[in-house]
Amino acid sequence: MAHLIVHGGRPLEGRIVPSANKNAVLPILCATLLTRHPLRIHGVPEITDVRKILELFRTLGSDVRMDYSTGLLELCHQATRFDPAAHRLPVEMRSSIMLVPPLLARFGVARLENDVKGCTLGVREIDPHIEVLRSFGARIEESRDSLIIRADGPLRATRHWLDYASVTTTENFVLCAALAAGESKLTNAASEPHVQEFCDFMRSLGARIEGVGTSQLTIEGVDELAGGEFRLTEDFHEVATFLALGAITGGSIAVKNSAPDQFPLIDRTFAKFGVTIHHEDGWSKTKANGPLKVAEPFTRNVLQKVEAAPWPYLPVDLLPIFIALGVKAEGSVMFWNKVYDGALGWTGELSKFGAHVFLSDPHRLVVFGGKPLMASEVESPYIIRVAIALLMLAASIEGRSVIHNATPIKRAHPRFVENLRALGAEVEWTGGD
Ligand SMILES: CC(=O)N[C@H]1[C@@H](OP(=O)(O)OP(=O)(O)OC[C@H]2O[C@@H](n3ccc(=O)[nH]c3=O)[C@H](O)[C@@H]2O)O[C@H](CO)[C@@H](O)[C@@H]1O
Ligand SMILES: C=C(OP(=O)(O)O)C(=O)O
Repeated sequence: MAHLIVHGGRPLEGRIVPSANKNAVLPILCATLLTRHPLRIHGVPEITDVRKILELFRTLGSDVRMDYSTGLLELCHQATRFDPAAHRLPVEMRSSIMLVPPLLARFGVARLENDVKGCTLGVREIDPHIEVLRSFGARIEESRDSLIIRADGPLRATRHWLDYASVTTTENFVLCAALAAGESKLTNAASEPHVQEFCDFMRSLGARIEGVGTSQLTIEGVDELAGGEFRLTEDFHEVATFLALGAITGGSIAVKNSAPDQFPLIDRTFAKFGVTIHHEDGWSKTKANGPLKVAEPFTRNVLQKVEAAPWPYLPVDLLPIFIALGVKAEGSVMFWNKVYDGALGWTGELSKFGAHVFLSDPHRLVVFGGKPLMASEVESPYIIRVAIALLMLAASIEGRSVIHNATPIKRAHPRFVENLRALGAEVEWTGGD
C-alpha cells in the first residue's frame, strides 16, 4: 500500500486538464470485446483499473497497443480466446462484471470471481446483474469462489425493470442487448454522465440505442458491431475534485470542462459552502469569497443538507469531497448518502484532524464545521473518493499529515500527485504500490 505525505496550508493555484472518467473508460474497454474490428480510443488514462483490463486482454491474445504518454489505445480482439478454467477476470474492481456480456457473446461462457466488489462502500449486490443475464437467456452455475455464466446460443432480446437505477447493471443490459436479436427495453435505467458516454461509444460502433440520458432505454440488436475511433471526455469527478481543492485551500484552480451543462446541481452544492463556480470558455473556476461558510437555509430550524443519489441527484461518489468542505466551513451540514449502507463508516477518521462529526445512521452524517484543525496521520479505507477527501483536508491544514493507504486514488486519477505539485502543493507518495 502507498501513503501520501502532505505538508499543507498553501493555497493551490493554477490550471488543470482533467483525465477521462474511470467509470466511462472501464465499461467502454469491456465493450470493445464485442467487436473483432480494430479500434482507436483517445484519452485513455494511466490508472490501475485500466492497466488490469488491458493486461487481461493481452493474456486472452488480443492485440493491445497502449501509449500512456499520448493516451492513445489501439486495440483489436481478432485473435482473442477465453478459457474459464485458465483465465481470471480482474479483482478488487467492480467493472470486471461488465466483461461478462462480451465474453458470453464471443465465447458462450464467462467466469466471475466472488471478489468483484470494488470500493468498500457497503453491500455491492450482484443479484441485479444475474437477473439481467438470466433475462437474456444466460444460465448461472455457482461454485465456491466464482460463478460460471453460460449462454447456449445467441442472447435473446428482453424487457426488464430494474429494482433501482444501477449504473453497472444498466451498462451490462446495454452490452447484452446490443447483439441480442430483437428489441430490448430497460426501465429504471441509470443515466449518469458516464453511462451516457458509454452509450455514445456503443452507438459509435453501430449499436442502436434510444433514450440515452433517460430512465428508459430501447435497444434494437444488430448482427455485428464495427470498429472505429472514439475520444473520451473529461471526468466530472476530477473537475469537481480540483475545484474543491482550490476552494478548501483558499486558492483558485481553473479546470478544463467541456460539459458545464452537467454542473448546475454540483455548482449549487458548492454554493452551500460559500464557494462560487464560474464556467467560461470551456473552463470552470472557483472564486475565493473569503473563509468557507455554510449557507443557512431559509426554512427555519432545519440543517443545511447535501443529498446524494442516482443521477440526476448529486452523485454519491462526490459526497466525500463535500464532506471535506463541510469540515472546513463554519456551520453545520447534514450529508445523506441515499445509495450505500457503508459509505460513511470512515468518517471517524476526521476527528484525528480535530473535526466534529456525528454519524446518525449508516446513511446520514452531520458535520459541525469550522472547528480548529490540526495536521495528523489518518487511515483511508479502500474507497477512492475518501482517500481524496482526506488528502483535501490535509492540504488545507498547516503542517505534516499522512494519509495511510491512499493507493485507491491510483484507480481513478492519473498523475494525481504531479498535478497537485503543479498547483503548488507539497505532497509525495511513500511506500509500495
Ligand atoms: C465502475 C462503476 O461505474 N462504479 C460506480 C457504480 O457502481 P455500481 O454500478 O456497482 O453501483 P450501483 O448503481 O449498482 O449501486 C451500488 C449499490 O448501492 C445500492 N443502491 C443503489 C442505488 C439505489 O437506488 N438503491 C440502492 O440500494 C445497492 O446496494 C447497489 O448494489 O455506480 C456507483 C453509484 O453511482 C458508484 O459509486 C461507482 O463508482
Ligand atoms: C466506487 C468506485 O469504483 P468501483 O465501483 O470500481 O468500486 C468509484 O469509482 O468511486
